[in-house]
Amino acid sequence: MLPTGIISSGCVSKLHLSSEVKPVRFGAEAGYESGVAPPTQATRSPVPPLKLTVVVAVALIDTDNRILLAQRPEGKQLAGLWEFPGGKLEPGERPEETLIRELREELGITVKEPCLAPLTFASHAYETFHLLMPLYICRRWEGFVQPLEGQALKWVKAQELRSYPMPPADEPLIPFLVDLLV
Ligand SMILES: Nc1nc2c([nH]c(=O)n2[C@@H]2O[C@H](COP(=O)(O)OP(=O)(O)OP(=O)(O)O)[C@@H](O)[C@H]2O)c(=O)[nH]1
Repeated sequence: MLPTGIISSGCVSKLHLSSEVKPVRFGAEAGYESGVAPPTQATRSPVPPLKLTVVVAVALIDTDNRILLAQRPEGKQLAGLWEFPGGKLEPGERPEETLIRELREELGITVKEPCLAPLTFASHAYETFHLLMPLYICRRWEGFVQPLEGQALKWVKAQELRSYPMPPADEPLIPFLVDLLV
């Protein structure tokens, strides 16, 4: 659980951490930098690894402590399931930039980076890709939430999340929100 001070103060600048944090690299480069040897023929798995897809998601929380869920539209993979707003990390983007962009495109709201606090993440093997999905929380934004992509939206209490069918990757995230909000 996040310290209450962080939640109740709303938006916390993370800039004071920046001097200690090195840029994160994804992919092969990351291993070489940390001194980990690349896999050899002997250590490499015989099954080719699934492509890693990073999707950044957020639990938007309103003043009644309800969380926003969006329903995946017809015609998409996992259509009809309820998920957290967000989307795929594009090349060159930081996760926070992805979320800010997706929230503007999908919901028409403006979120400032210090208002995004990391909560937990999902790591789930789908059939064709491995999903790595950081989940942020956000209590403060500008504008009104609108379904700009025709998606159904619902504000849901944490203890009611299980009544909404969600993608399998999302189920392990629910207890973190219940701990935080109930
Ligand atoms: N935004 C979001 N995506 C999720 C969640 N859980 C989960 O498994 N995903 C999966 O993450 C993947 C990427 O999300 P996306 O929003 O960019 O996907 P999409 O199908 O619209 O992609 P597209 O832009 O290629 O059409 C999808 O396969 C989606 O099912 C979640 O809570 N939020």
